[in-house]
Amino acid sequence: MEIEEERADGRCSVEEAAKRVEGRKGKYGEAAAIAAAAMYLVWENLTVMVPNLWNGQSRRLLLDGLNGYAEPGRIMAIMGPSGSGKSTLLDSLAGRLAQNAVLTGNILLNGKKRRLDYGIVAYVTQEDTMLGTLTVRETISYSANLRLPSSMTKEEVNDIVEGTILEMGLQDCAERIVGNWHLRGISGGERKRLGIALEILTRPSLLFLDEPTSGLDSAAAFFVVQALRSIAHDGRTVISSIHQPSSEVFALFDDLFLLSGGQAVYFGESKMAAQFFAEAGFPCPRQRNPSDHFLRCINSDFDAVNMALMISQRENQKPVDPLSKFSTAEMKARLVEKYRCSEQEAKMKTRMREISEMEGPSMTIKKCGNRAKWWKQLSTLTRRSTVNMSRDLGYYWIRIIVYILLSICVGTIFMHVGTSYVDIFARASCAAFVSGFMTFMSIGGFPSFIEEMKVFHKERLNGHYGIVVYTLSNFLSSFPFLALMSVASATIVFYMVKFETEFSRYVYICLDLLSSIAVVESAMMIIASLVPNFMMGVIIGAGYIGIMMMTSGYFRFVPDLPKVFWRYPISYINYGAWGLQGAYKNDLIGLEVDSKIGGGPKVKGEVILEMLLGYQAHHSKWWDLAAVLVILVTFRLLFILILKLKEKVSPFFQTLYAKQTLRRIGEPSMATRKSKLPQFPSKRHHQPLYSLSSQEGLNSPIN
Ligand SMILES: Nc1ncnc2c1ncn2[C@@H]1O[C@H](COP(=O)(O)OP(=O)(O)OP(=O)(O)O)[C@@H](O)[C@H]1O
Repeated sequence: MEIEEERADGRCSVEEAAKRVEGRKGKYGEAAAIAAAAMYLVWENLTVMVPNLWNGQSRRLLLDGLNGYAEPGRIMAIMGPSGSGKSTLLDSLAGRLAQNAVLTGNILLNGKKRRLDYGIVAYVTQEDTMLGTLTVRETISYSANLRLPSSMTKEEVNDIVEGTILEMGLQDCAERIVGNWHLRGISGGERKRLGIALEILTRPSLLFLDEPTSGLDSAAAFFVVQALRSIAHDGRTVISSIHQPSSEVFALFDDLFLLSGGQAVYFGESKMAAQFFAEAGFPCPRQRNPSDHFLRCINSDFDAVNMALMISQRENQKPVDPLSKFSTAEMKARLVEKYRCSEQEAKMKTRMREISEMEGPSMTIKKCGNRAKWWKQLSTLTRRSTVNMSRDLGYYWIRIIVYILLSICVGTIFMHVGTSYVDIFARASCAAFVSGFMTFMSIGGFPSFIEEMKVFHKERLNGHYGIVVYTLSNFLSSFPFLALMSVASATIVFYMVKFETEFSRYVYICLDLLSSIAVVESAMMIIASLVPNFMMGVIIGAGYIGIMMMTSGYFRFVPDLPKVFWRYPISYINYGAWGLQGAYKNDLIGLEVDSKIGGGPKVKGEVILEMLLGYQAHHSKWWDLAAVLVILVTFRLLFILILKLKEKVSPFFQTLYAKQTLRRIGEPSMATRKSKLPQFPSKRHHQPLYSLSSQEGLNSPIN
């Protein structure tokens, strides 16, 4: 607040204002820290288009040559009719544009090109993705522990959590669960406020919000925007798209970016917008909310409404709306033209140039995502995930119950299986069922896992924690549940079927089942990281497990598998083949079986293993178990690698795609960009974040 007051007289930089505040206070405290993390964002000639899928030669312009800037200490509203490109503008600025969109133009953060995802900015999206089983307070508290500096005491963290709950007006629902597809939780408005609370917890230097007030009543909307305004006035940069704000809410915004059909209609101080509209010939009627008036002038849907009204009205009825004598297209064209020659545009260009020329320590960029140590994040994430898994019935509990019931079925069907000649087949079938089909059920937890992955993606994009920490925490939190289901199943089967009753064999069955289930879980994680929705994941996962079962050695002995592909490499990278081999060895080695029906001389289990099941007993069952563990570790590493590659490589492919698209359909027409663009000084560090189409990477964050 002090910094903003200091800047109120003139437009000095946040750094200068902080120094003055510091000078008055005699210490370099919080004000200076805020100033050091100040974020100035400039976008120049920003154009986004999507090629037409069905006709490769045409394209659709979503944003058309936009210029603007955002600076610390101010809150900006991006307004426009539905579909005008508000979210696209925010996504472009935050580096989160969809894969099929092509971006050209420059985006500079503190005068430099910079990748804005993964922790540089905080972004509250329209979808609020959260773990439905946690309460509001738990959600905020876990998030605080994940991101606030490890040096903070528990009390300090609690104070921040409680302060944020109060700030977003969530105290009444703090103990209620968030809710998901099967648990009714807090209301949509409360979810929205919770989503904002999670991002403002750490007081990010650059905060984007996509329609934070949608679904809120007017008092809650005012409350939320007031909180955002005070965050901005503490020296942060806040940009928010907003739909139809009330006049009180609109008055809280310092700047306004008005969009229509992807074109800028107005950019400047929000309090000057009414004057701009009046000068363009569209004064705001006395009793009308200014923001409603602005949107009324540029929303082409009103043309259709007016037309319908004219048709339905009788001759003698005059339209009540004074603007109805103009078509929206006329009004928009006049406003766009007026803006291009306006004082506001001239001011904007001057300020853009000033910001681009600014230098000093305040222009260094600091990550806002997380400042907690990795081990604190690991323990917090593990605790959060464990709580979620234990409360979500569908994650593990239902599976554990089904595993137990199924084990009882297996136990009763193969009850007290003997060691006669025919029982060999029963023993083999029982082992194959346990290590094959029982692992198949791991697919059941896929929907819950997908929900958790969505939360991970959101938090990862905002830089809350790293991929390795997430993978480890998932393993640690799921381990007790996997162990419980494996031990319960193995115990029931082992003692009901009465395999050899040595304890070491029992331990082996437990470990074999546990490691096989853990491998399937890891495979499902990999599939979840590659496919966009859970239905596809379930289908691909079922296909994968089916192939693994087929080549595990029960339906066709491993030595009989066709050498090319199925034997090498599939059976070698198949956890089921190693698991089943280990299970057979565990059962048969040391066992003596009748050689024919009704008795006969005994045959050693090793002979049966070799002659009947096609396995050589030249390596121990523990090596088979080790092979399953190696596959498990490999899968977890592969999961990490895929996520890392997706983060690092996808911008490269997006650049390539953008280049090819532009080559095919050409650059967006310059005819629409009559305005003179500000000329940035040709300094080395004033490289664009996204370079112009004709040069290099489009929509490709550099660095
Ligand atoms: N990746 C994309 N591919 C194709 N079209 C897109 C893509 N992203 C956005 N659009 C289109 O661009 C237009 C602007 O979308 P955007 O979501 O930015 O609008 P908006 O102003 O935020 O709308 P609302 O207020 O309804 O959220 C829409 O017509 C949308 O269908």
